[in-house]
Amino acid sequence: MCSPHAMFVMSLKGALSQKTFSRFWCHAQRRFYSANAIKMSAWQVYEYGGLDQLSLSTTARAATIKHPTEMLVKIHAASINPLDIRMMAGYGRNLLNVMRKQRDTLNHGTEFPLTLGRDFSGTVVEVGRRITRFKVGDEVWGAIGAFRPGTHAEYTLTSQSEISKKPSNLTHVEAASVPYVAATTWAALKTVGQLDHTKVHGQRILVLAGSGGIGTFAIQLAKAWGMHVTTTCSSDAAELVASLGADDVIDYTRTQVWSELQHREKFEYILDPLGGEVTDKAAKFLSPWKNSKLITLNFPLLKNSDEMGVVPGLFKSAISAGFATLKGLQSGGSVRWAAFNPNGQALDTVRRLVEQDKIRPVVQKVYPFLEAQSAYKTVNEGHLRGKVVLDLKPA
Ligand SMILES: NC(=O)C1=CN([C@@H]2O[C@H](COP(=O)(O)OP(=O)(O)OC[C@H]3O[C@@H](n4cnc5c(N)ncnc54)[C@H](OP(=O)(O)O)[C@@H]3O)[C@@H](O)[C@H]2O)C=CC1
Repeated sequence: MCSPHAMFVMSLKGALSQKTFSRFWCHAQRRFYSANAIKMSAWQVYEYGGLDQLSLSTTARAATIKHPTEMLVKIHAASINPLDIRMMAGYGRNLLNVMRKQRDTLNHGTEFPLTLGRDFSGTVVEVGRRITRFKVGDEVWGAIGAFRPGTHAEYTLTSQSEISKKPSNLTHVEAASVPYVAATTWAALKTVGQLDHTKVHGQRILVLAGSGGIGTFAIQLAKAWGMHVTTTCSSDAAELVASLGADDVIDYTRTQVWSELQHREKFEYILDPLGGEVTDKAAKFLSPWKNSKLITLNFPLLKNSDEMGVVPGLFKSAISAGFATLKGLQSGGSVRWAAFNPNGQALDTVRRLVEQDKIRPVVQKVYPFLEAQSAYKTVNEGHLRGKVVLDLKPA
């Protein structure tokens, strides 16, 4: 027996063409969901540009659960990443809009108002029917896909595959500093670099730019796996990276990194957040004959698709990947690209490492949520020592 609601939908479907019905139905659902959505504050941009585009909306609507595998989280803290500043200027818009369209996360056909922010720590407030691993009230941390509305807001929609339980020994502010850099480093070393952490004890890794968000996390992860870590940073960060476990610190402001490296043994792994000519120079220090890998985070796909359109951008990126592979082969290793990818399972492992005190959050500065503009400015100025975090706790 059909419910009156289902009968109404079926008769409407019969009366209208498939296309007209789909349009009507999407519109009706959106109206229904936005009318029922929680009102919240969110930092948003209404057009691409510089930091002055960022404004606080107190009447934004939290995205509502449309799929049974989604859940709604109340955010207590969120970090700011260099990616947020780039996305504010339009980075990745072409490809991300294709993804947003596919997943129906555009607001009435546009990405604006765009909420930035990818990671968070918070409490689950609502769960979809098919959520099995989390319940309302759970304290969680996570980093969400770039197609979703961001986390510099009071609520975010997420899924099981993007989050894990928050480490019990961290505050929300500390926890929020980890998920994005953790998921990116994991994508680089484990997914793309195929590093088997049970077999790398004593192997050598070079972490370039050890003082930033990625570097401070990657040094600790590699040390937790028993690797020998060499890193580069400027003078004032040397003490910090050594305290995180780096065995060998090269001050790039005082010495010539590439001549210094001539005096070291070569590396099984190189993590390169810097890209460009650094990648070419660093690749020469890969250990030959040992299946060694340089993984660069300077992923060209989004930039190419911004400049050329999605299909030519994909094509150009594939050609560049071929050249990178050749350069890697010349050095006796392999050069690969990696990018951030949400990964709740990786966060589960990282949570255990944090709870065992093998990884600690490195937070440079915490800003109250209402001071997000100053926080973005700090990230934009660079020279970060770990992460900048927004605290959403009421003042
Ligand atoms: N593809 C992807 O999905 C992702 C890519 N990335 C890439 O990784 C980069 C780093 O990210 P993140 O760590 O979060 O950024 P941060 O801004 O947190 O850190 C960058 C760090 O690099 C240091 N640095 C700058 N130049 C050099 C140099 N020549 N040698 C050594 N250290 C240097 C800076 O300090 P100082 O200037 O004082 O030396 C700073 O501490 C991003 O800019 C982005 O390009 C990051 C995340 C995801």
